[in-house]
Formats: sequence, structure tokens, C-alpha cells
Amino acid sequence: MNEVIKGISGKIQGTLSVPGDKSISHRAVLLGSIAEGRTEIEGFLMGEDCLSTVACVRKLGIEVETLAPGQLHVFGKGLFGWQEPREILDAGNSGTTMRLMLGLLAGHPFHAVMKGDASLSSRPMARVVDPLRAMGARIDGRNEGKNAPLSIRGGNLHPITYSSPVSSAQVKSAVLLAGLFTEGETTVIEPAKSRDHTETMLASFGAQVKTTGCISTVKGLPRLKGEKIMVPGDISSAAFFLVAAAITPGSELMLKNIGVNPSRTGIIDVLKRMGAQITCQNERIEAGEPVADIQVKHSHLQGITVEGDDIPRLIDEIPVLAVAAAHATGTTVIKDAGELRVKETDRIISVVSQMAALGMDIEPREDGMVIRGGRTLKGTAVNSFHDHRIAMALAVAGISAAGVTTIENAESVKISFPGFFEMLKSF
Ligand SMILES: O=C(O)C1=C[C@@H](OP(=O)(O)O)[C@@H](O)[C@H](O)C1
Ligand SMILES: C=C(OP(=O)(O)O)C(=O)O
Repeated sequence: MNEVIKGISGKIQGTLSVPGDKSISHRAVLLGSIAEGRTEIEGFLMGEDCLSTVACVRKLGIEVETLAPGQLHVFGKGLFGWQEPREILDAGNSGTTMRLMLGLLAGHPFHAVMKGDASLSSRPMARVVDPLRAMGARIDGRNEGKNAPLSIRGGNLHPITYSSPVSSAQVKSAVLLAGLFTEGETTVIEPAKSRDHTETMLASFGAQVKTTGCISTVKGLPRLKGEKIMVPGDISSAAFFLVAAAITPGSELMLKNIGVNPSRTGIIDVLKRMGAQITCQNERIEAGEPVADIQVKHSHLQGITVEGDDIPRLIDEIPVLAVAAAHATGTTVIKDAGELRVKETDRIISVVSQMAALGMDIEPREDGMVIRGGRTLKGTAVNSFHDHRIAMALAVAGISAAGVTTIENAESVKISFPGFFEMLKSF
């Protein structure tokens, strides 16, 4: 499906709520499915990725009731309560579904097969398969288990201390979740801290979790109790509107009820360092997660260098950060972001090629990109390559471009942000 975006002449003003956090939604269903009793979820993201997680959990014998859009009840049967699935578990486009489910399946003494779509089938799985095999899971798959489809027979695990070569919450979560099914302590050490929603939610379900800097430890065989979970708005979705308002003259926007966990707020910090006027108001804690209303006003931005420990804190926001950089004075350099190459698309190639088509002065680097700001963008036909974040970043570039931008394969926004185009076009 194509989406047509016109350059916007007005301002981006008013109050917005964005859909629920994708990372927290996945984890709420997964932890609910291995807890005892009912887990009640409000604000669940009804995006295709999270619905893939729900479909997988149902195939494992867990009842998930949808009372209304965003309101789900999960009837967990406790640790070891999943049943051997009769069908293949389909993670669709979702890396989080496949990698976190593999961690949980590693704990179960039965056979299961996981598959995904064309994009997910080419993404690296050895990063979770290797440590799960080291814990005792038997896993086989395409390319010796480096890619999906993967088959797994879990059970009889032993705890490990795993030093992950990459900062990845999916790797960390897979190992910690497997660690729930064996006596003793399982530890993951990562080079820079990744999002910590798994640790926070595990603690709220009753597990013993310790986190010190980049080291997280879980104690095995906890009794997890069903919980009430309020999912906050997704900062990764809010980011498209933060940038849209920051670059559109006269704009002043309030984004309500957004998750502002410090392991996710790199985009706020970096936009502020570029000169954006952003303030977090009404800060509070809900189910262990920090939540706030975020106000953003149009401002003149300056190019900066983004690197190191900030990268895992804004990895999914880099496509739209490139749009902010194109509207900044001077050069923005994004480094240490080689992980972009293994997302739904190679996001260095997809961002650079499609933003350049809109007239951006942008060059790829092995581990990032360089953007020289100040060029006027001009609408044309561009392609999201079925990558939701690329489709939305191109739309934000499109509203700042002269003329008409046509985004091909734009339906991919349903992965993480159903209703995105309607919201953007409401301004
Ligand atoms: O754990 C999660 O919910 C996620 C972790 C990140 O991936 P990596 O773990 O591969 O860095 C992120 O890009 C993805 O959108 C969601
Ligand atoms: C990389 C992403 O998700 P996942 O890894 O779950 O497919 C994303 O949402 O940008």
C-alpha cells in the first residue's frame, strides 16, 4: 500500500496519546503466561508484533482474553505450565517475539518450532541460540541454528554467567528468562546497558532480580504471581512526533503518558543536546516504570555526534533522528550503531538511500551515518522496504519536504503504530 504525504504548512499543536509500549506489551503477555493466575493488562499495543506474541502464547495452551482493544487478560499456569504446541509458532516480523520466546521455550521439556517472515528469517539468531545451548537447550535450525526456522527442545537447564558481545535487551532477556527455569543464579553482562523492562517486570511478578550497571542476575525457580500492568505510551512511537514538532515552525505539542525509562530516553537527551525544547512533566512511576507527559516546542537544532552508551538508549529512533539532523545547522555523526544493520531492514542502507532520494545530504558509515543539515527536502517516491520505522521516519521527512512524498509499502506501520498516518495527517 502507498501512502501520500504532503508538505505541511501549519504547525503541530495540541495534545496526543500514542499507542502502548511495544517492549512492555510483549513482556506483559509472556510473563503473564508463566505466572500463576490472572494478569490484567491495560494499554496493550494492538500492533502486529505484539499480536504475534499473543498468538504464540495461545498455541502453548495459555488462554488470552481480549476484553477491548488494549485490554487483555492472560491466564497463566505458572512456571512449566506451557504445553507442547501442535503447530509451528510464528513470530511474524518480530525479533522480540522470537528471541524472548526461545528463552522461555529453553526452559520447557518439549519440542517446538519457531518461524518468522522473510525479514525475521534473515536476522541473526546465534546471539540467543549460543547462550541457550550453553544452558543445555537443544536447538537446531537453518544455517546450523544461525537463522529461523529454528526447532528447540528445552528442559534440564543449568545457570550460566553470560558476557554478551552485543548490547541487546532481546539477548539479555532470552538468557534471564531461561534462567527462571533452573535453580541458582543466571547472570548477563553486556557492554552497554540495554532496556531493562524484563528485569523490572520480573521483579514486579515476584522474581528476585539484581541489576548493577550492565550486569543483571535472576534467581531461578521463583513463584511468579499474576499482576496488573498499565502499559505506558511508547517513547519509540512518540519520537516521530517529537521530531515532527521540533522541526516544524510554530509547533508546540504535549505527548501524554509516555514511558520514560532511562534506558529508553536517549532520543530526548540527544534532541535536547541538539537544542530542542523538550520538558518532561507530571513524572510518576506506574508498575515500576517511569511515566511522564512530554512537551516539545519548535526550535533551531544544531548537529552533534551521537555514539557509545547512548546508542542502545535510542537504537530504534535513529531513522527519525536522521530527519532532525537534516533540519539542524551543521553536521550530525551517528557512530557505534552497527546493530542498525540487523533490524527489520539494514537501517543504515534503508535510511541513507531513501532520505537521500528526498534530497538529504547523508552518507553511510560502517557503523552509522553522517548527515549535513540545511538542505531543502523535496518530495518524491520512496520505499519503506516493509520496515515500520523507515515508513514513519520517511513520513516525518515528507511533511517537511516541498511537494508530495509517496511512501511505498507503508502498511508496515501496523507492526508498532496502528493509526500513525491518521494521527500525522490530523495536523
Ligand atoms: O527487547 C526489546 O523489546 C527490544 C530490543 C531492541 O532490540 P535488540 O535487543 O536487538 O537491541 C529493540 O531494537 C527492539 O525494537 C525491541
Ligand atoms: C527492531 C525492532 O523490533 P524487533 O527487533 O522486535 O523486530 C523495532 O521495533 O524497531
